[in-house]
Amino acid sequence: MRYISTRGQAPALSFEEVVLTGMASDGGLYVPEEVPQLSAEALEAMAGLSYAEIAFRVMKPFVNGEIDDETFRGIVRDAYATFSHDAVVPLNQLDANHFLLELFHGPTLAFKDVALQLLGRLLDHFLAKRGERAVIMGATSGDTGSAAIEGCRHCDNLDIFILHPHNRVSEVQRRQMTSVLADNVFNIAIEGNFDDAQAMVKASFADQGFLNGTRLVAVNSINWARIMAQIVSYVTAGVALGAPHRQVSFCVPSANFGNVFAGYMAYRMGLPVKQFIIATNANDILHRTLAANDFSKQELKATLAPSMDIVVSSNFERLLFEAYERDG
Ligand SMILES: N[C@@H](CCOP(=O)(O)O)C(=O)O
Repeated sequence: MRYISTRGQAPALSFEEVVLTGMASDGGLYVPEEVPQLSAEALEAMAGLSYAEIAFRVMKPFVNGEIDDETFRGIVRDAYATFSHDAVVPLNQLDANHFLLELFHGPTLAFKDVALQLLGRLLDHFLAKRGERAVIMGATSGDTGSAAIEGCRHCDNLDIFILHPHNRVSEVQRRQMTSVLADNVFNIAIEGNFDDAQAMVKASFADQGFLNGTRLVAVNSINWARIMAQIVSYVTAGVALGAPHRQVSFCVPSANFGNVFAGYMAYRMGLPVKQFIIATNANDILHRTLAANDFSKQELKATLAPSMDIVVSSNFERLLFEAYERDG
């Protein structure tokens, strides 16, 4: 399995290379060359398995043998042992046909822990193997930053720099990020909003001269491994609710479009999904795009949910790539 850019001008990468990068050199985002398939039998066989075992089975084709099975199982097991609930992402039944997928049992209580507890460990594994050290960069309106720092603070082979908009993250998440006493963790409060922070991270990828050759890696959902790990939650929920024999609809709050895109990938892999409902707040670029083809930038509105406050949803490019039959 190779990974290709949504813009068609960057070299195809292996899984290891795609984890150890961020944006493609042509400004695009990496996606797998083919979408691995989960057969009805494979989904049936997942009933009753632990989250870690389902995660191993769902992600194995993406890893493509680049980590041996025993080591990868261990990495996955360690990542999800940090969650306070045995089911990792339990379903809470609200009504006859209405369930809440609880994604808040990780160390920072943000759903980002699902992917970032794994990504930190994958990065450390590959960097140790190469004998390299890397700079990890991320932009956050609060949740990604806290979860990325928690996922990377114990890693021996990386330094992590998180940019957050000054005075525009929740107080809890500001403290989660800035009170970590680890020599490899650096918080930078910028003047501006999340999109300004994200633009700075993307600009750093476009011009890496200032790094003197040190590798730069992204922890935002522009990194494919973030999407890959989030696919697992959808498959786990779908199987618990009767897949492959029953279709499920998912309603997902979405800002950068990474989480719901992971759901779409689960669907493309074979999970029977009836519908995705995307929830936004006043920063509604996704609603405007899907309802009226309007992907224009509008002034960011600060709301009570800063994690949802975004001007442009980066991962929408991955969906466009699929919608246009993968024509980069
Ligand atoms: N709310 C997020 C937005 C960035 O999302 P990501 O999924 O691309 O990391 C944040 O923490 O800023």
